[in-house]
Order: sequence, then structure tokens, then C-alpha cells
Amino acid sequence: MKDLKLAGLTSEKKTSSIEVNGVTIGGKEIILMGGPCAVESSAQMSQSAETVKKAGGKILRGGVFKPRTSPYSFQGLGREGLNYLVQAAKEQDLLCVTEVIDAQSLDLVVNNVDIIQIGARNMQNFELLKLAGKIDKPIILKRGLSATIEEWLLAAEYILAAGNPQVILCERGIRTFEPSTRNTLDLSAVGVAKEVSHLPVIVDPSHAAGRRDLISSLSKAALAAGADGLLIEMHPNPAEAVSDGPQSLTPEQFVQLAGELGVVANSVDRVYVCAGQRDSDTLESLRAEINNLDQNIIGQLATRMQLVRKIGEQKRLDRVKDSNREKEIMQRLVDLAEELQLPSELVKRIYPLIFEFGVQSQIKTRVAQDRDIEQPFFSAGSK
Ligand SMILES: C=C(O[C@@H]1C=C(C(=O)O)C=C[C@H]1O)C(=O)O
Repeated sequence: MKDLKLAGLTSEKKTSSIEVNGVTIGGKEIILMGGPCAVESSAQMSQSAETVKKAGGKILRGGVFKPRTSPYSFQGLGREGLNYLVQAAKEQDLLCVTEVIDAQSLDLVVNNVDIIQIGARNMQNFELLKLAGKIDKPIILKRGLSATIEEWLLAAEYILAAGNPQVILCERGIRTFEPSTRNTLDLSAVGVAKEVSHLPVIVDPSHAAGRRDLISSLSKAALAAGADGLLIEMHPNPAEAVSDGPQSLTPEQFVQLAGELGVVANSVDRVYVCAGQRDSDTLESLRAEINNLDQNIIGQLATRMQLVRKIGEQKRLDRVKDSNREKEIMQRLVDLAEELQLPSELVKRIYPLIFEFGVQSQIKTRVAQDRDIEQPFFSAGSK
């Protein structure tokens, strides 16, 4: 692809992550963003924020300027809606994102939200892209309805070239001949974009499918395909939504899906942190979940110890301890802890113990092994 001077990857820069107020997009952690298509009321946004928080989501979405296909459809609450969005995000300590459609809406939201979205219909609004390039806020750039991946990346290049390095690509389905879904989610676009560009890529399965029954499977497929995050529509009462009701998840479905993302994330060497789904947060249910987690932690430690012993079998007894390897593991885990907002001190205290027991176990394995090798020699005459 030509002209990807800034969006294209180089030998030094294969991936880039975007750090926004304590949330890293494009790191190890999968970032979940959710909320209604359009901001309708203060109560609707408060309930949505509560659900996003419960699901382990980090970012609340909500449109206040709506570029609708029909001029007679709801066009958004503007400034009033912006206040509801910002307030609800604040209540739950979430970040927020909203779409801008022109210079005025950009001006209005730029100092209030954490992330700005440029929607599919404006992907090639080059003047808007240039304006987005002049601000110091991350931009989610949705792929246009009929845009090739190259056109999408060149749109990102406009923002980058104008001076804003914080671009997050968002695949949201493209127009094909298939009428069963609103659009066709192009999951290969995630891989292709990542092959040619260093920018983080997220997926919006809601606008792609246009129907809520497909959102769960498409979200998981998106993670498997390498997406760094998900942007999912959820409404406290989808039947009453002023826009995109049929594709919006209910709060229960949203939390359930979030609870299922962790295993998919782990299978592709990523992390999704969500305190699981419970009917209600009773002391008993919370403790049951902790018991379950503790069991997993011990199980994983046992597997780790087995691997450490296997490594021990391959090493010389005088080279059992490898300080460089330990340092490298520690650095990686401290970085991960910081990304997951876990005190890095915890990792710094636990891991030396884990290493120590690993090394001891390797020494024992080696000594036993060496004895076994010598055994036939000693036992030959005695039998
Ligand atoms: C497992 C190894 O041996 C030792 C134990 C380590 C561990 O527990 O991760 C790391 C380095 C070594 O001190 C290894 O060399 O990789």
C-alpha cells in the first residue's frame, strides 16, 4: 500500500499503543467500550455506565451528533447529550467517546471527552480529518461503508500527517451484496491492517451485524482475529431506543458477553479483566468466585513448576539460576501489572519466591537425574 508514511509499520515500529488517562489501547489488555448508539437521557446514560463498569469495560460510548441516513431520523441531543455522557462516565470512573461530524461539533466536544470518533460516513471528510489531526486527543477512525483498507489507512494518514499520532482504527462492517446482516463484518481487515500498519485496531460488531443475536460470536471472533478492543452497542431498554435498538445488547447480555471474553483473549495471548458475572453481588457469590480464582491460580502455579522442572532437566547444575531470564520475566510482568492497574509491588514481591522455589526444584531434579545416570554403574555388581 502506498503513501503510508506514518501509518505504515517499520522495522522499528510494528505496533503502537495509545495511552489515554490510564487506559492503554493496543497493549496486552483487550479494551471494551460500550453504550447506546444515541444519548437520550441522563438516566439512560447512568444505567449504561453502570453496566459498562460491571462488565469490566473502560470506555462509555454515546452519540450526541448523529449523522443519520434519513434527515427525519433523530439527529442527537447535542450539548445537552454531551453533558449526560460526560457526567455518567464520571460517576463510574470511565472514559468516554463520542462522534464528531464537523468543525463545530469537534470544537464543542474536544475538551470534554477522552476520545473522539470519526464515523464511517465521514471517513473521507478530509477537512474533518485534518482538523482531527490538530488536536491532542485519540481519534477512533471508523472504516467507511464502502472503503477499501487502503483508503481507510490513507484517511488515518491524513490525521497523522496533520500532527496527531493517536489514531485507533475501527472495523465496523462494509457494504456487500449480502442482505441478511446490515453490513458484512470484514474480520480479515483486522489482520490486513495490522500487517501493514502499526496502529491499534478495534472492532464494532454492532453496526456490522445490525442484529443483536450475532454480537456475542462476532465479538469473540474479532478478538481471535487480533482486535485490540471492542465497541459494542448496549441500551438499558433496547425496545425503546431511539436508534439502533435491534442491534443493541441488553445490559444482561452485555455483562454476560464480557464474562466470556477472558478465555478468548487468553487463547490469543491477550488479557481481558472482568470480575465475572453474578446474579447479585452477595458476600457468598463473591467469595465463591474468589475460591474459584484461587484454585486456578494454584493450578497454574503447579503447571508452571512442572515446566520449570522440565527446563531444569536440560540445564547444567551449575547454570540452574539464570538472573537475566528472571529479570526479563519480571520486567514483562511489572509492565503488565501496570497496564492492568495492579500494584507492581505485588509482582515484585511474589515473583522472587516463585523463582526461588523453581530453582530449588530444578536443583533437586538435576541431582536426582545425575544419581539415576550413575545408578546402573553402581548397581551393576550388586545384582
Ligand atoms: C525456568 C528457568 O530456570 C530458573 C527459573 C526461572 C523461573 O522460575 O521462571 C527462571 C530462570 C531461572 O533462574 C529458566 O532458565 O528458564
